[in-house]
Amino acid sequence: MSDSEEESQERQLKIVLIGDGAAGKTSLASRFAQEAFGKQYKQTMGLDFFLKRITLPGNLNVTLQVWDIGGQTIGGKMLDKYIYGAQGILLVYDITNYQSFENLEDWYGAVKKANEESEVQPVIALVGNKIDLEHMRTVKADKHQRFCQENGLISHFVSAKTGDSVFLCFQRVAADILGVKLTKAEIEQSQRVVKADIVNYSQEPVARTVNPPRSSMCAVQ
Ligand SMILES: Nc1nc2c(ncn2[C@@H]2O[C@H](COP(=O)(O)OP(=O)(O)OP(=O)(O)O)[C@@H](O)[C@H]2O)c(=O)[nH]1
Repeated sequence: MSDSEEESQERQLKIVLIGDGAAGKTSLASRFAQEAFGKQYKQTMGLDFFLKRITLPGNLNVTLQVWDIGGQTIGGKMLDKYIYGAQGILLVYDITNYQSFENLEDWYGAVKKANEESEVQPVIALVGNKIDLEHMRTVKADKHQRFCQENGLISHFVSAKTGDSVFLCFQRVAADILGVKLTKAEIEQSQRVVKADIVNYSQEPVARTVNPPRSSMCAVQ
């Protein structure tokens, strides 16, 4: 392929992450762009940017410009401007926080308002984050699916902490925007195995019980 042909394959897409504060937008963006995760919560004031170059099937190089919008911008006058012109939107909520799911109506309303006059509508994904905390889930999966069906949204469940399905989510949105079809093999390749740390709980002497506990346990942290 010549240089000019290669350049013509390069695309840049604006992807916006919105949703309630602490839903995990910054964590998803930094997991995707930098393969990093921080346990410490640091509120995003206004917005932040991340860049990541990916290659889609057909050797299509795409740079994703990820706009991480602070949760407190809802109702503010800048939100419209941040959303405007986005080709992809990730509506993010925390599966352990029902309020963050309920408030998606407002976030989705802001998206519709910002695109009222646009000819081309963005690709929108509903993203349930923190699936590593499945045992604390308060938003049932069928509620999530219904919201997707009613509004024609792509559906994703991810964990910024473990990285589970994060790359796949961004890749799928980029592919949909560009009309690229991902094969089953490509989807499987993008799905990350959830990593579990081994925690050793056998430090204390064990009291005698009818069923003696095992000396170590495996926990997902
Ligand atoms: N267990 C778990 N914690 C997560 C996950 N994603 C984010 N967190 C934690 O949730 C808290 C909030 O994450 P942020 O990424 O800062 O949330 P945000 O949506 O960007 O918040 P704002 O900046 O206020 O809009 C942090 O303490 C993260 O470490 C996840 O997938 N699993």
